Amino acid sequence: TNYTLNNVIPSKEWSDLGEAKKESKFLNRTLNEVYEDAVEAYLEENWDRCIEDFNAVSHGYKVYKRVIVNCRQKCRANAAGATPIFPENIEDLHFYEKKVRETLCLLMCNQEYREIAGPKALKVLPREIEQNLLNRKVYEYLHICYHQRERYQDAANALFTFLIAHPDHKASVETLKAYLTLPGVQAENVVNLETPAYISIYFKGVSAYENEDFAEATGLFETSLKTYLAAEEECRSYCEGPFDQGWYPEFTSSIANHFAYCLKCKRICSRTLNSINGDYRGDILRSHYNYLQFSYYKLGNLKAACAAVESYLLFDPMDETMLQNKEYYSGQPKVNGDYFTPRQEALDYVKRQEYEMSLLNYISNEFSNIEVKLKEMKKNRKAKNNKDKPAEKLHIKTALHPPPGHSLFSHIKLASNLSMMRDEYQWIHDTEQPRVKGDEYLIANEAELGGKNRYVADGFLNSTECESLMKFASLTAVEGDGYNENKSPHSKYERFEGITVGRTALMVYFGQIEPEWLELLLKKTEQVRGHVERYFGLDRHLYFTYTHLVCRTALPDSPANRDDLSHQVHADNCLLKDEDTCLHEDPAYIWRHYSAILYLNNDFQGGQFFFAKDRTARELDNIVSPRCGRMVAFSAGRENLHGVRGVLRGRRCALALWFTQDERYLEYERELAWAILERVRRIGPLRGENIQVPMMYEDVLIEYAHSDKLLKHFLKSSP
Ligand SMILES: O=C(O)CCC(=O)C(=O)O
Ligand SMILES: [Fe+2]
Repeated sequence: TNYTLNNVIPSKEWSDLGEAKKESKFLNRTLNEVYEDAVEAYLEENWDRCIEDFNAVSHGYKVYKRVIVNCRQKCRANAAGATPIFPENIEDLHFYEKKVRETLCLLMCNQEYREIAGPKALKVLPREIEQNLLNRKVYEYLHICYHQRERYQDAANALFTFLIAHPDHKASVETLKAYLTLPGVQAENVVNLETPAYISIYFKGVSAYENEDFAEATGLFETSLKTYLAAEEECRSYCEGPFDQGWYPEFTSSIANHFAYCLKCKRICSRTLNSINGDYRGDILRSHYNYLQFSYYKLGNLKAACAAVESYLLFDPMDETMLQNKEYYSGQPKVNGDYFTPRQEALDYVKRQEYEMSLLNYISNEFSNIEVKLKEMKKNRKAKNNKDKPAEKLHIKTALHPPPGHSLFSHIKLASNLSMMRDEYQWIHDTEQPRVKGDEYLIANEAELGGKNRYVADGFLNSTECESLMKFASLTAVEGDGYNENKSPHSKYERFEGITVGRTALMVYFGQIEPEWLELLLKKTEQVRGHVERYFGLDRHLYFTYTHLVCRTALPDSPANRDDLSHQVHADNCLLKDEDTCLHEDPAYIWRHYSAILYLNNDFQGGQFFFAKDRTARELDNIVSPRCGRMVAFSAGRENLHGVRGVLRGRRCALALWFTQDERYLEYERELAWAILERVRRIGPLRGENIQVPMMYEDVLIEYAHSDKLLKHFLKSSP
């Protein structure tokens, strides 16, 4: 059969390429760069360039996909036709040989394309951008830009196209309604700009059929069928893209993972193709055979009619009408039994579909079973050994990870169950829920704590948030970070690890961690800041000056009866010299006016925070036991001497927050972090380079803040 293979690049695409090259709209920029420029144009309110660039993105993406798909299909066909080096297929070597041949071919094919389109063409799209393209985010921008230029019909089309992928987007539905009332907009002219190509042929076929022009109808339905199948093949080939395994798998796992990932993506292809203006119509493919059987019958081609009936029955073997048709045709004198042979393409299609669905089911079931077992083993191991490493878990997750960019189909459940992924990402959604304001409650005031300008309150974090932040700390914290690389700055019996906002932001920027962590960190600490500002009734704004997530872990061989402190008695903004003097001079952080510590856990021994009367800590005002969501806040001077008792066992994590009323000392890293978050949300992290965040990362951060135009933009516009 040749319906699966389409091994020449359609001349239309090549000519598009030629045109595009002439206009050089995007070929001297990578698609990624065009996207970034388009977003920039949008932000700069340059509507014409926004329209031009987003259209270039949309067109460029189609060409990009088409070329990739054509290379893959061509190379597969070549490899399939090649005579194996060795005739006997030992240990599946024929399979691997084919893959090697295909790889060689792909290298050439992609290079040939670059010769035509320029060296920047075919540069792999960053996942986030690809996701935005698949999610039709382009149209979300486009409709606004069209609207600004008063091109209302175009705006309505773009928005409609966006809405098809986001049917629940209420605000857009309202906007579209409003667009329909604008001058020159006609509801019946609103079109989905991403309609699959076969659909118009199919509907022409339907009208020909209804007009009883059966010759015309058979031609159209045959073409539509071919177009449909070719489109599905293209979509499937495109699924065989790169895949970030996120870990270093063994050979076999790596293949199985990537395969499962592609398979899942491929199963979604028919869904996309069967969606007409947002309505899913799963019967379109088979309906071709229904129209065809009757049309062929009318044309007197009984053999073709019977083959179409049999093909239809492959999709739905119990369909009564079709079974009746079969009976009717069987009774015809000229029909013989072997007329009822399904068409090859239908047979191939259905067989493959069945196999793939069963395989996916198998994968899903087996991986959930194994997940349960692994969890149990892990629990047992955890009981023995308190350290947890998420490594094994990851690869199971990866196998069932949804393909990037297919979130628009999230409402469609595949036969497989996706519950494990949901567990894993639950926390992200939890934190999106706006918390009821003011549900923190005071548990100790000045009087109860025996001193001025101090208080303790609970409820800043719920247990999910604490777990998230703990997990975040264990994934990212660096020994000595924030302490000038001193790993045990306070106690030789403990290991100190820290992470700062700047490092977190850089990791998000480089795509090493999910932006949700950073968002959680920024939002929760901001909530604390606001609380402190209000509680102390400050009339000047309280700025962050430094944020530090610190974990103190008892070393295994530390003596049980140690009596040193985890953190010496000190004041936060001056140097405690003797009983009465606290020097406001370097290296003290004299600009720190207030401090707050937000605790994340209590599953450790020791580690109480205390307010002391003097530096000997013989006499304490009071102690505060850390626990998830509890915060202690105080003014940062001599009036609030404090320290931390030794952590005897386990790991104690807390977010230390320092505030200033002097704007000059505000935490610049935090401003940058918000900008990075916005940037990553819009166009994804910086990709391509594999940059490690260095120990002294500050210069790197500043460098990017200067060189990344979009970051600069968001930095300017941040509140
Ligand atoms: O972690 C704590 O409870 C307090 C830490 C502290 O006082 C500091 O880092 O300055
Ligand atoms: Fe302190």
